[in-house]
Amino acid sequence: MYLMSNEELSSKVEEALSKLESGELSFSKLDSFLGNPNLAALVRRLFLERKYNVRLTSIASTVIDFVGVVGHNIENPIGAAQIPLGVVGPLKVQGDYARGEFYVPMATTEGALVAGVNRGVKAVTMSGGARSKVLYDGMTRAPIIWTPSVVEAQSLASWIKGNIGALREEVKKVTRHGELVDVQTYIVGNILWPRFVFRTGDAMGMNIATIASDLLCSYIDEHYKGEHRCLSVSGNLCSDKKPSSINRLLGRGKYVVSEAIVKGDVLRDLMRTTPESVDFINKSKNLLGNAVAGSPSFNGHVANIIAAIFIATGQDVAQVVESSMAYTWTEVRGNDLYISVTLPSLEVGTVGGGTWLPTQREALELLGVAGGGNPPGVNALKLAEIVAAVALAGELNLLASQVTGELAKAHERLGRGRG
Ligand SMILES: CC(C)(COP(=O)([O-])OP(=O)([O-])OC[C@H]1O[C@@H](n2cnc3c(N)ncnc32)[C@H](O)[C@@H]1OP(=O)([O-])[O-])[C@@H](O)C(=O)NCCC(=O)NCCSC(=O)C[C@@](C)(O)CC(=O)[O-]
Ligand SMILES: NC(=O)C1=CN([C@@H]2O[C@H](COP(=O)(O)OP(=O)(O)OC[C@H]3O[C@@H](n4cnc5c(N)ncnc54)[C@H](OP(=O)(O)O)[C@@H]3O)[C@@H](O)[C@H]2O)C=CC1
Repeated sequence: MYLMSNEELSSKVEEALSKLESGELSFSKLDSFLGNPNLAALVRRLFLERKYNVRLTSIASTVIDFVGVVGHNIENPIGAAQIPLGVVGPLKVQGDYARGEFYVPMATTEGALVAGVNRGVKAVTMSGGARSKVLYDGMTRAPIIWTPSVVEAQSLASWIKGNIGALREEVKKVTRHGELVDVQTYIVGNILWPRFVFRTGDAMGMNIATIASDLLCSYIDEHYKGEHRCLSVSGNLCSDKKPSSINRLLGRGKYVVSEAIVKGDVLRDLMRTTPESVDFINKSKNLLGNAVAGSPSFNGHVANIIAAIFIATGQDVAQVVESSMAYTWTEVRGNDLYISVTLPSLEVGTVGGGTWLPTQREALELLGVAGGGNPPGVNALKLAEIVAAVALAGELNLLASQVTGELAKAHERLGRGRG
């Protein structure tokens, strides 16, 4: 490999800068112009620093090597955004895949959040731990197909269902871990959505599902003789990055439940409350309050836990929208409290996406789930069980802190901004 001298390097940088300034070169062409994505990031930064008279030294400071990241995770990079990373634990989880005690990384800027979840974690672990179970596993993509009439739409829907074996074989051409497991068909007037459901191993699976669905659209075009037109590989019945009833009812990603019996004396000694008070605030706030507000998500702050773990572990953060839809349920059981959190659409992976970036990979290693599992899929299932257990701890703690009126005080002490 030819290495440039310092003089050659600085003259190349100056040339790139002047071409950017004259408009001869755009940001997107810098990687190929300079032949090195790290140098391209530096030049973009220098250009912006000069243009706006700002210093971007914090943005510049990163452990990410953009060689390898450009083309997979980011375009036009100038550096990295850093978020403080905390940890909650030990959290005892008894799942089908996650078994033992875990310290769970959470990246957030909300002071008091980690403290609160940590107290919930302590209460759950002191009570014997949380049990988690994944009830369903399937990533979906639903193309939208035009046909001339409801008769044609129904005929195509039946053809797709009748040919699922051939469609399964087709998917194998583009992925080793992606597997077509089901197709749910929906018709409105003359329009058809086949909602393809895939198992995607340890990957969250959106690229796998999209690439496979694109191929399936081509297969349908080639083999189905009735009049039809595939309008888009995504027809929004998937449903990705939007709140939706379909994901809540049918599931998307992992449909996972975590539950615990929290001991009455733990609630009293650690959180200064009772099972009855927590149960009542849950039903009035999380069920009635959300119903009155018209919220489709019946919990207190599951999004806090999902967002923080997603950032820490390299998940697709926009999927917090559906991944944080959750039901928090409580019952008084004798002297204790039963609590469960159900997440019908938790989209997580341990390979692909941002999971291989250096800090995110370390966070996954901390949980013992980095990379592909043996057999494939078990790491992602284990991660889902852990995330659900943390969501449970967060819900328990938030309810307790609101019963005792501590929420505002805690945020005043730990979470006020510095202006
Ligand atoms: C802050 C606490 C926990 C204090 O509560 P406390 O009982 O005074 O805590 P403590 O000092 O007695 O410590 C008890 C345990 O809490 C944890 N803990 C305690 N402090 C820390 C800390 N600094 N760092 C790490 N962990 C901490 C830790 O587990 C500790 O055990 P130890 O480590 O000593 O064995 C409590 O007041 C609390 O939970 N407040 C609520 C905070 C919270 O959960 N906020 C979430 C944000 S809610 C939101 O954004 C959504 C919302 C609210 O708008 C949704 C809605 O509409 O409802
Ligand atoms: N395309 C879209 O419409 C959307 C894309 N995204 C983005 O998609 C990305 C995530 O897509 P996703 O499909 O999860 O990841 P990737 O696109 O990174 O695909 C995962 C890759 O890992 C390989 N692999 C190796 N070992 C395993 C294993 N054990 N389990 C599963 N796969 C394995 C797969 O090979 P093989 O396929 O041969 O099995 C595949 O090449 C994120 O960056 C996200 O932001 C998000 C929303 C929409």
